[in-house]
Amino acid sequence: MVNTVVVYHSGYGHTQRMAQAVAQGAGAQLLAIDADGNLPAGGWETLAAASTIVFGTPTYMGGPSWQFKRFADASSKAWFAQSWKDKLFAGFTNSAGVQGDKQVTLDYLYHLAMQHGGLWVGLGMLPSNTKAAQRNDVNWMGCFSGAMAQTPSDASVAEMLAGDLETARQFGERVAKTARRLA
Ligand SMILES: Cc1cc2nc3c(=O)[nH]c(=O)nc-3n(C[C@H](O)[C@H](O)[C@H](O)COP(=O)(O)O)c2cc1C
Repeated sequence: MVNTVVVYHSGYGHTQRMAQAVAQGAGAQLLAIDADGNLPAGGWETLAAASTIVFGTPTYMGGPSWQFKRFADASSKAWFAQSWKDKLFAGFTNSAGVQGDKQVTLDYLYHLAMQHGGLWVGLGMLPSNTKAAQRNDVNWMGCFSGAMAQTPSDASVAEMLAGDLETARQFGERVAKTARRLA
């Protein structure tokens, strides 16, 4: 059975909006890591039961937030038992800079999935990189390994760019489609 969970941290709500778009596309359950880096009650059991786990975190100081990293370190309990082995994984991040070192964060999420013996789903979209490209095109960021959003540092959650949110939604659809093919 396909059972997808988007587990994410968001300090100020922007990555949460992205998580919601991914979850909408995937038909997934959202699981928020709190400000102390903890999951809600039953969170670990929810992840254990999932066939697919999508990781989401803002990029802070060139990597995942410490709250996400605390969650990742706590997942070593599942790692010891290899209880997440062969699950499907994917990842997304959001930051203020157009580049902003977001790839470092996605690479970290990929390596976390690999440590757990998982299978990784990339973005699977061509980049919008011609002269005719518009900022609100899907995959304007030109990423391949996961979904990226760029939110100007003074933009509210409501001002997040529609193209990035649509990229996240379509990414969720791809993850769910891949999960169904594997199931
Ligand atoms: C502590 C901190 C570190 C940050 N580091 C980066 C960074 O390395 N690169 C970048 O482009 N933006 C950086 N930002 C900007 C955030 O990634 C951006 O504001 C993002 O939208 C925050 O997402 P959130 O609302 O889900 O927390 C940083 C913000 C904070 C608070």
